[in-house]
Order: sequence, then C-alpha cells, then structure tokens
Amino acid sequence: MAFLYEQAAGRLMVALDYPSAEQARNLIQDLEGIPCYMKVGMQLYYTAGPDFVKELKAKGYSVFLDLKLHDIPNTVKGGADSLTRLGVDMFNVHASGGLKMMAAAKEGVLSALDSESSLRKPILIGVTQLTSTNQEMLNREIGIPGNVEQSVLSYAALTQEAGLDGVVASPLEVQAIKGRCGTSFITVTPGIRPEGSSAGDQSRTLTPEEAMRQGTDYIVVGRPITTSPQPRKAAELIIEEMMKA
Ligand SMILES: O=C(O)c1cc(=O)[nH]c(=O)n1[C@@H]1O[C@H](COP(=O)(O)O)[C@@H](O)[C@H]1O
Repeated sequence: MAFLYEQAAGRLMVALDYPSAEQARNLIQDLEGIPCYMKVGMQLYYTAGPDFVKELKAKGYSVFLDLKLHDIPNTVKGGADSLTRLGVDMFNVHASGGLKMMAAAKEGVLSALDSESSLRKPILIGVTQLTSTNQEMLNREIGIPGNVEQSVLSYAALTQEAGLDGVVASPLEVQAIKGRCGTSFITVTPGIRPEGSSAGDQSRTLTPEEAMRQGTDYIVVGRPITTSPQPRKAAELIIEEMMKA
C-alpha cells in the first residue's frame, strides 16, 4: 500500500502558482512528507528565481520547471543549457517553435551535460496545444485548421522527431499520443479537475482518476490544491483517486 501511495504521489505534479516564495513555502510545509513532484511556473520563477528551485532540490523534491521556452533556436539552446545546469528534473519548450528549435533545446541539454559530469539529464518535453485552447479558438483565433487532437498529434510527432522525451497535452489526448509515439513517450497532463471543482480557464479536462486511466505518466494540478481551504486533504484525495485507476 505504501509503495502504491508513493508511486501515485510521484506522478502528481503540484503547480506552485504563487506570487511569492513565502506563499509557495506555506503550501510546501502543508504538503510535507508527500513525495510529489513540484512544478515551478513563470509566476513564481520570475519572482523567486533559481534560488527557489535550488531550495526545492535541497528539500529532496523532483522539480518540473515550466517556463515553456519559445524563441529562435540559438537562444533556446542557451536557455536549455542554463536550466540543465540549474539541476531541474524536467523542463519544457513550445513545440510550435519547430523542429530546429526543439533540437537546439536538446543540444543545450547535451552541451551542459558534456561540460559538467555531475549533472543529471533532465526530461525535456514539448508543449502541444495548451489545455486552455478549445476547438473554436484553435480554428478561428489561432487559425490552425482541423481538430485539436490532430494538432496535438502532429506536434507530438514533431517533438519526438526532434529527439525530446515527451509532451504536455490534455489527458483527453493521451491514448492517441501513446498510439502514435509509443508508450514510453512521456505525457504530462494538466487540465485536471476533480469532480465538482471549477474548470476556470481550462478547456480540455478530466478527473485525476480518468486521466490515470488514459495511461498518462504525470498529472499537473494547481488550483484544485492551491485554492482549497485544506490543500493537504485535497492532495491526498487526488492521490487516492490516482491509486484507484
Ligand atoms: O506546461 C504546463 O504545465 C501547462 C500546459 C498546459 O497546456 N496547460 C496548463 O495548465 N499548464 C500548467 O499547468 C498548471 C495547471 O494549473 P491549474 O489549472 O490551476 O490546475 C498551470 O501551472 C499551467 O501553467
């Protein structure tokens, strides 16, 4: 049972979307002992920076640094080199940056690893279509024809061709991605909403249990935990659901 609990908790990524390190530390203290992944996104990183990532690593957490790099290949290569040296366990780039940009991100990772033998290789993933994007937005606002799943799949195939380890997508697309790219191609899925919780700005959602049943590798959960009056209880309930799947 304890083993199953740890396995499930290790596949939960808690999104620390807070405006200050202090607020993030409060949640971390509340979740103490739960062996989940911690996700640092742009809001926290832009204020608390690399030091906060080091603090999480010193506490023994696996860290997903979600900065969604998207720039010309040379710039992304440099960014990827820096993030690898920082010692994050996972980071992401936008697949819409294209094949060369994603390949450059991988080169950045490898150049850092080449120059410092103590570093571990981070998991590098491509963001496909944001989970806030719906069919109407994709076609009318963004101007991409076809359905969301087709677009996600073509980004997933491109990400794999560039040599990356997996993608961020909604849990609704996991089976199709695994079917196209193979089961070892990692899926990281935000857009997780436990029964009865508000979708907010998310469009393509499933519950934690449903997402796990799709065969996803990691689920990303922010507000259902961070805005709960009892965040630890909310996280424990999510882990219980994950274990049922
Ligand atoms: O890359 C991500 O983590 C990400 C990609 C995506 O398509 N959708 C998405 O919601 N995310 C992140 O996942 C988290 C979801 O948070 P909640 O909607 O509060 O559960 C946020 O930190 C988002 O930045």
